[in-house]
Amino acid sequence: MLLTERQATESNKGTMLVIDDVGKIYPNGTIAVQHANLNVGEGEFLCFVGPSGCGKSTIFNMIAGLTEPTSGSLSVLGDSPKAARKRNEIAFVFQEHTLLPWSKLIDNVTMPLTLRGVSKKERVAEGERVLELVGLKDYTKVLPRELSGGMKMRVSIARALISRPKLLLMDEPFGALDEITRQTLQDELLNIWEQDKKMSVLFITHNVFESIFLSTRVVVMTPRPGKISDIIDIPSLYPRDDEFRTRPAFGDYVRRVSEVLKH
Ligand SMILES: Nc1ncnc2c1ncn2[C@@H]1O[C@H](COP(=O)(O)OP(=O)(O)OP(=O)(O)O)[C@@H](O)[C@H]1O
Repeated sequence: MLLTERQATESNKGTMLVIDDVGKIYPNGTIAVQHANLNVGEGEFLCFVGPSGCGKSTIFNMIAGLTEPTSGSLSVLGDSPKAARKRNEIAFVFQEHTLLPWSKLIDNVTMPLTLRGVSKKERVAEGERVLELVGLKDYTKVLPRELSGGMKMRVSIARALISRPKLLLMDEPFGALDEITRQTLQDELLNIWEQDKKMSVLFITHNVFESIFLSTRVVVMTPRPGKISDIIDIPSLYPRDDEFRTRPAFGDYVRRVSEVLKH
């Protein structure tokens, strides 16, 4: 199999995440995840697809150290997920933007730094940096209610990036957006990811097209009990643009992922 330019230069990079035979049974007896195994390198972009209830969010919560596995183990950069989160190496973006409605954008995106007691000068500089990254540098003093859904999502991404995370977890971030806004944000997210050669992104989506457009690998999950049924390489070059969506190879990937999803 051909390596992409990006993947070829990644081969000397370290391991970001190891999921080793992980299972999760909730106290009510629900088997949410069973025998999950996955290694993620620095700088990878993985999309997770699978039907509702197959355990995608449960896996993310374990990676973020928000809930413990009931069997197996996980490590982030060689340490426990909890320790990595405490060092601000892991950041989360959800579908709901969770912005503070009464705070200006600069205050919203710098909130994680405020909570850590970072000086105002540094907060403002970092806030301006991340708002520029998501194309909102002229909106520092605006309130969230003045923004469209797509702009609110950009602010959420900016807030996640402010701590310069090494692992960015995104749980269906674009699920509520219209198709055009969604594609624009996909392009912008890839741009941001390509600027930081070491940040790994894990992204949950129900949209097979989105998973293929974005990722270096697609992780396909099956429900009851939640299992990783296949991991499919998407060895196409970055940067990816609209032309990629119309290539025959793109259609082939869609067919492969869809077939695995059906079984
Ligand atoms: N705290 C909990 N207690 C008990 N069962 C839970 C809990 N959280 C999730 N579950 C169950 O575990 C299974 C996996 O849920 P999870 O939210 O991880 O799936 P998902 O793939 O992220 O679903 P969706 O795509 O709908 O967000 C489901 O059957 C769900 O009902």
